[in-house]
Amino acid sequence: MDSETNELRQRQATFSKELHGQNVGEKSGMTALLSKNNNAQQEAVNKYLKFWDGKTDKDAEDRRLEDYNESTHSYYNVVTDFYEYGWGSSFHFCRFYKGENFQAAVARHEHYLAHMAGIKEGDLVLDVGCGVGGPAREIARFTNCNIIGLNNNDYQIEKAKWYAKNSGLQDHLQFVKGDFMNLEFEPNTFDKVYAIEATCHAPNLEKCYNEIYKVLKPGGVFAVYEWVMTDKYDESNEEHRKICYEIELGDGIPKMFTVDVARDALKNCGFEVLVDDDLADNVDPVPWYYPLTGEWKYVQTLSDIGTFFRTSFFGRKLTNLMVSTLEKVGLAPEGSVKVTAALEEAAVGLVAGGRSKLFTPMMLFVARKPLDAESTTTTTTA
Ligand SMILES: CC(C)=CCC[C@@H](C)[C@H]1CC[C@H]2C3=C(CC[C@]12C)[C@@]1(C)CC[C@H](O)C[C@@H]1CC3
Ligand SMILES: C[S@@+](CC[C@H](N)C(=O)[O-])C[C@H]1O[C@@H](n2cnc3c(N)ncnc32)[C@H](O)[C@@H]1O
Repeated sequence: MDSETNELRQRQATFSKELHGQNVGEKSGMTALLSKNNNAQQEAVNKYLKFWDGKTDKDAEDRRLEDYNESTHSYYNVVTDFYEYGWGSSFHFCRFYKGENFQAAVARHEHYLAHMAGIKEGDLVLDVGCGVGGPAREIARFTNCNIIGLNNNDYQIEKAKWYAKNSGLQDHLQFVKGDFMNLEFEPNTFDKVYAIEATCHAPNLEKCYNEIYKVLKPGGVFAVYEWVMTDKYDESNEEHRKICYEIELGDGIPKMFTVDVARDALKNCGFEVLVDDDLADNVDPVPWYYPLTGEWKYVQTLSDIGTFFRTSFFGRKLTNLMVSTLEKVGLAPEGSVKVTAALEEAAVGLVAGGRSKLFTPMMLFVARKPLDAESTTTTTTA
């Protein structure tokens, strides 16, 4: 590891301990938020929002792309507790069947990816951008495989380790710090690699996918639920660009890429693309974005009412009011309200993107590294 990366890692790890404290697994959601270090929280919020100045010109975009590691690390430092409070420990969307509750739908979405990747017992699997390990725990149980979760957020790694230990899955799961733009594993290490709504944070998809290609064994399979702008998206259309900017700002994404860019990136790396399917492009009676719409007609089971209340428009307003009151009286760390405002932009942009079909969070690609692939690959520059 070069000295610059080592210094960045040390700084992020030290900052994470200052912001989140010790024994991070024992608290989650609002109790975790209220125990943050006040000064560190303000620094994290400022680092996340540093280049989000409303500008969408190329220079502004380039600044965000250049700053991707620190801004994404900061984004997840400040949103992870909100994600766990309002969504759970799998940080992704999913399709819903009539009568299916939220957690079952989330798990099925993870099972489906494991199935499409052909993950089987004993496989060594890499989870790229593993969050707090929700999908890794589910897929390890579903397939009895062994998963290494890679993440550039220290707080989430500590939580993932805590959850794995408390789920009795520590023999199947490891979680390590790393940047998917520069994977430090040996070439040809993994039988399978998957990524669930994570590589969209990459400043250059082809370089990210090339890192994944490199660490896959020849014949190994990469499966991804990718966030992309669809073929309907027109960057020169102001309304389209506004929706895209809301998604970028609210979700800590330096630049949203189109489906063509993702598809070409896979092919340019040398992958054989086996599946290329937008799962959101189905006529589902319950749309993937329903939890963010506030439309109660979509709630499928009693157990969903709690989750849906928090994710709904009214529930988000109530959370914003609660957090702003707690911040005013000094119980919530300063900057928390800015986070809820950014998350509101995310919700608005994601629903608009889903309704208009300009955006999908579940562009499924399944790609295989050819059996006769060179043992190492050249890496493209970012
Ligand atoms: C950021 C990426 C690539 C994926 C994350 C997808 C989703 C899990 C999140 C996107 C927007 C998030 C929001 C919330 C939970 C997680 C998301 C749906 C909240 C509902 C959490 C509670 C807050 O009060 C409101 C948030 C709105 C956005
Ligand atoms: C929306 S979360 C999804 C997490 C997990 N896949 C899930 O479905 O629960 C995106 C994840 O990608 C991670 N991430 C973002 N940029 C990264 C990078 N450059 N290297 C490694 N992980 C990264 C974030 O820290 C976060 O854990």
